[in-house]
Amino acid sequence: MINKNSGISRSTILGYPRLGAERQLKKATEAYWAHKITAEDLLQVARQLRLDRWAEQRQAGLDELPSNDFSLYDQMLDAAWMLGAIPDRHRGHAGLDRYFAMARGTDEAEPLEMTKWFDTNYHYLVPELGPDTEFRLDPTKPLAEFDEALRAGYLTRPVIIGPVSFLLLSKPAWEGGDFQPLELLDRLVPLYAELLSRLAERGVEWVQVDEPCLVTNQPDSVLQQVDSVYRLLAAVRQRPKIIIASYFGRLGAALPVLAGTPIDGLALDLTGAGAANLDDLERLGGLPGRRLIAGVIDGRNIWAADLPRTFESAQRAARLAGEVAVAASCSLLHVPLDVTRDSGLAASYPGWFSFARQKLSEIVILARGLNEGAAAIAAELGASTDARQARLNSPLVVNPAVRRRAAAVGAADLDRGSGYPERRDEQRAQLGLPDVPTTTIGSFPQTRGLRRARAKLRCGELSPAAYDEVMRDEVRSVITEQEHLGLDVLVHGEPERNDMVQYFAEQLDGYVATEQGWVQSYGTRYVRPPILLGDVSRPAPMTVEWARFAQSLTDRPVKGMLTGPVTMLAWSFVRDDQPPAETARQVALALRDEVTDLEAAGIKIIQVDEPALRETLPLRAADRAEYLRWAVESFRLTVGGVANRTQIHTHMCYAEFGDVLDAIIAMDADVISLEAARSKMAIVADLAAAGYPNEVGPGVWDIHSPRVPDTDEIVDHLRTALAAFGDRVWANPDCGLKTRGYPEARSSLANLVAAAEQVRQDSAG
Ligand SMILES: Nc1nc2c(c(=O)[nH]1)N[C@@H](CNc1ccc(C(=O)N[C@@H](CCC(=O)N[C@@H](CCC(=O)N[C@@H](CCC(=O)O)C(=O)O)C(=O)O)C(=O)O)cc1)CN2
Ligand code: MET
Ligand SMILES: [Zn+2]
Repeated sequence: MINKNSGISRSTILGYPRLGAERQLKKATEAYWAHKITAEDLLQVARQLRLDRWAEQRQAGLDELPSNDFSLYDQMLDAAWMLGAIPDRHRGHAGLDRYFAMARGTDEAEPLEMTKWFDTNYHYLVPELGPDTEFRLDPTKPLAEFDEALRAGYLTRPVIIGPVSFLLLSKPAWEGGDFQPLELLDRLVPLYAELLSRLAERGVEWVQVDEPCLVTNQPDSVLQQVDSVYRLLAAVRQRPKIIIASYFGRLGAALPVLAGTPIDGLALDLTGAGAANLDDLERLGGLPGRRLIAGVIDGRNIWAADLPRTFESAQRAARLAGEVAVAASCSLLHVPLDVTRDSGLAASYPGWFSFARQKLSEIVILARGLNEGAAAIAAELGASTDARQARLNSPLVVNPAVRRRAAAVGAADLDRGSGYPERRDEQRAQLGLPDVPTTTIGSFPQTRGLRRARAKLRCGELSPAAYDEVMRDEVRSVITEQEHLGLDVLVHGEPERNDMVQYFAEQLDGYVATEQGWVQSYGTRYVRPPILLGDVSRPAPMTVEWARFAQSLTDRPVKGMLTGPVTMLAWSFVRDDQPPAETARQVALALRDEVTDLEAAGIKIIQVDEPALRETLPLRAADRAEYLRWAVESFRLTVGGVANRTQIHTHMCYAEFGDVLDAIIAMDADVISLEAARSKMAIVADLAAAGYPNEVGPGVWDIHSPRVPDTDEIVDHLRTALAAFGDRVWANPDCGLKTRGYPEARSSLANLVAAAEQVRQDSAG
């Protein structure tokens, strides 16, 4: 081999969950917002959490610990703060209040926009930059966290988002014409140079500069900028050693560029598609004399590692660099903290899962193997193989009946038989709706009372019958509310659902849900992604009784409400032993039975939500067609069994739809509702230009904010939609109302109904 691995191998991670085993950070932050605790109380909880995290990592045997991977809300917000990218509208506040104003907005000032972090279910705050942005370095946070760790006895590696990714992930906030944040690179680099010096002064030995954008396709011009930036930063006289961290896939053309700069090391994702990074690096001749952080443990999923296989990758990595550190493929932010906190999981599935804490142990074992030889970890390697074999052969994993059914799916199953025009006539006849029908996206406010009732059910304080009665009362009140408001197509309000994915996972075979497996989705909002572990089937109907009950209360149509197969996968941990397309087909078949049962129960409209369709679009363009093929197929399979007269809706939110318009058309839902208000109805023109042939409900206000839209503004939005889509327009908000309170939900819906009436008169007059 070209390089002899001289150094000893180390163990490390790129980042760790920050929420705390008891969700301390959520509780303290929300208590601070509610003025129940002081800023100092909140900061004390945060300080303790950071100390606990370092202690935990060191106790697990990790050699090198990251710092500045903690955040009170979001790491991109922290970066904007550190660089002084504060919008004028937030400058009225100072300190923590300014920080949270940027995160959540105030009565006077909108927050920063929130968007998906790559293809994960984490959301970051988007820095706003213009040609007049004046960056100002405020390195307080990384320096203070480094000092804090040092005082506790840990020499840490601060984590900083890199300048190129910072700019690429920001959005232009300028009315004056064409402007791309990347144009500010020259202005930004001196601040990073200054930051490096300041870190070195404090005694930082290594800094981790994250450049995740480099795993997505970047034009040569950007790669050239990467080259010159890191040559400049490497030339800073007094600086720590620099690791450039990439994650979420293969660097491709960016790898030789980074390796060609005089930086001191690279972190590479060596799992999944990232495994190719190792071949690419080998072809380049490795990183002689430099450091490689080898991301061999999957940081995105929860399966216990196949240790013999990952050990092989680690050994290959070690041969390619001057020194290697074993790590996970990305920050452990995206997995829950500790599998042993769910007593059922560890007992029922021994050795199957590895959450963040368990991954630390895997990393440490592999590093020990590199240092002491395979024999030193032979027991662990053997146990890993045994546990994996036991899992793959478990009757919980393979269900022959499900496989037979999935294999028998044919083209006819994906096809409703008639095209949209015929379906539309039959639906109009059955439904008798007015023009511009009004509806909502499904959920009504998830009140404290509903969550409490569920908590009481869990601990036995409420019987299942009493719990059901609380939910039925809520459905009654949601139906009455909607009739009162004068909405045309009603919903039952989803009060019985803890989450739109978890609720279904809890009822499907082949899925396991967790009680404590929280993962941050944004700010203080967390999810518990369920685990797809075996072939999926539906032992019994899941939503039919709720839908039937709601429909029994009203003469107006009530929409049945399901979460679609793509979203069921996107917001879960997926199997590592079969392609996602296969799992999606199984989920689709289970949902197809639910759709059929809803139709048989007299439900005339069924909505199958696919909010995650765009987010799991592969980061690399070359992989997209195959993904979209199975995504569309699984949606069509879910709804393909219903009669023409049954109206199928779908719903999407949180994304730029431009890349997936053809797929949206191919899904062939009778009606689609989507996010539109935040992007000022731009989607309407895009859909019209793409020739979208079916009915559309562009969301006419942003439900993520408590702001109540007035009637005129909704009328304007509806007129825009009517101009493009004529009699194929629906009136609805842009997502469910679950995070809203009743007062603002009620007022907004009243204005929606008034606006729809007004535009109906336009066409009548
Ligand atoms: N899976 C998923 N991903 C998604 C979304 C989504 O809806 N689901 N929406 C997008 C944005 N993400 C979001 C993610 C989370 C929440 C959210 O509201 N999360 C809740 C938890 C929801 C939940 O699981 N609720 C459970 C448990 C609630 C709880 O914490 N109960 C208390 C007790 C109740 C009390 O006394 O208040 C406890 O366990 O301690 C329930 O209702 O049963 C939170 O963090 O607070 C909203 C949006 C994108 N990704
Ligand atoms: C994130 S999409 C949400 C759709 C769901 N039906 C709801 O209204 O909450
Ligand atoms: Zn939505």
